[in-house]
Amino acid sequence: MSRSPSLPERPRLELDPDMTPDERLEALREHFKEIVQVNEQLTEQLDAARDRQHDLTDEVDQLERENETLKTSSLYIATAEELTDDGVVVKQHGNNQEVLTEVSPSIRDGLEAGDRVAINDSFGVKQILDPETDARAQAMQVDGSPDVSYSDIGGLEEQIREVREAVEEPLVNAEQFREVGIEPPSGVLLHGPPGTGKTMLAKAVANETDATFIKMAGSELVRKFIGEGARLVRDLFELAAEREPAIIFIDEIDAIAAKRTESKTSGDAEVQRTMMQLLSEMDGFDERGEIRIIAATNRFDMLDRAILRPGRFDRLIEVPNPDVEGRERILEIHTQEMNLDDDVDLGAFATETDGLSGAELASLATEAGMFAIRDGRTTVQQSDLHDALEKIEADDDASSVPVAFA
Ligand SMILES: Nc1ncnc2c1ncn2[C@@H]1O[C@H](COP(=O)(O)OP(=O)(O)OP(=O)(O)O)[C@@H](O)[C@H]1O
Repeated sequence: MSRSPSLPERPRLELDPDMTPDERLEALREHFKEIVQVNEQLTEQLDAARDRQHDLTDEVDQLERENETLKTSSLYIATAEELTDDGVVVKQHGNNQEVLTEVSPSIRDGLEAGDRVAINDSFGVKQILDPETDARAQAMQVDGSPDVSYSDIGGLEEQIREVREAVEEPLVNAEQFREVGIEPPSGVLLHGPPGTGKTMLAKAVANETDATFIKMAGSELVRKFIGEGARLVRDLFELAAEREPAIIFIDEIDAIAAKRTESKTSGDAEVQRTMMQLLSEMDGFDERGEIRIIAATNRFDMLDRAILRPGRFDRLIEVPNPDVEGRERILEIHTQEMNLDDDVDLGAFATETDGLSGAELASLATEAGMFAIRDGRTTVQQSDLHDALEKIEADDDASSVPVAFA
């Protein structure tokens, strides 16, 4: 802020008693001139002060208006991509729009490329968001002791055996692997249709090995945390190191590790950076101690083969929809707390549920319970299971109707 100019010195009139009347008159004239001059200076200063007061009042009005807008309007989330002499390049989350925008000096001082910021309708940067903690908490789901065990998983005996061998053994018997002189698999990739128990498998290993379960969804990295994917992947491995033993579970890995497409949009480059970070974290994995990575995908066909190279996701485990025995076991698991009528034959019913996933069988059991309640009963009958199956198949058909006709 500019300092106010100092006041002019007050003119002094010095009259000598020995002065002649003419000399006195001259001195008085001089004094009068000085007073007029000082008066002019003071008037100028007063005008300047009034102008300044005007400016300040305008500034206060503007700040009040800004404050009001800040309080009332929603702000959008963006990432500051680059600071330039003219302002800052921000990329809005959700639509990936990049703009060069101005930023007030007070915000600019604390801003660094890569920060998440809040922007208004005209892309003005209004706030810097606390980066790490905020995004970390949103992007990762951390569970110190997941409550899924192998016995909660139906029909995946072979897959459980493979996961135990590839993930659990190296964690609990690291010494044995060293003595034999072999490297355990770095990462395990579970692939198969949705709702078949891939997440359950990963949680069960974490439970069995008393490891922290840390989940990150590839699709969210790409949709919600634009510009931050690579950093979050680094954070993910850092967090795992802080919390080891740990199981890192990357769901929907196809979102960050899909085959390269022809288009070269900035979104692709961003996804590419995220994947490169993941690969480099995995390549430096040997020294990381008690951390294992499990990834899952429903779109195995889309994966970039680079992530399947030795030392990366080099153990592939297919998790298919359950066969008839698997479906019976899953139905048993999900009805074990339910009050089933003696007429219920889960084995016979399982033969009618070909093609259903574990998740669909789990919701079928709940639906059957709902039919019993609607009918005023406290026991579930075979007919409730049939009604539930019809409902689930009808829901399925409805959701596969093309959008334009739905
Ligand atoms: N094999 C199974 N045994 C028992 N329950 C199962 C099984 N598979 C799925 N479920 C039920 O479905 C729910 C969802 O399963 P889960 O999240 O493990 O599937 P997923 O394969 O990871 O699915 P997505 O690919 O959609 O992420 C589970 O919480 C469980 O209730």
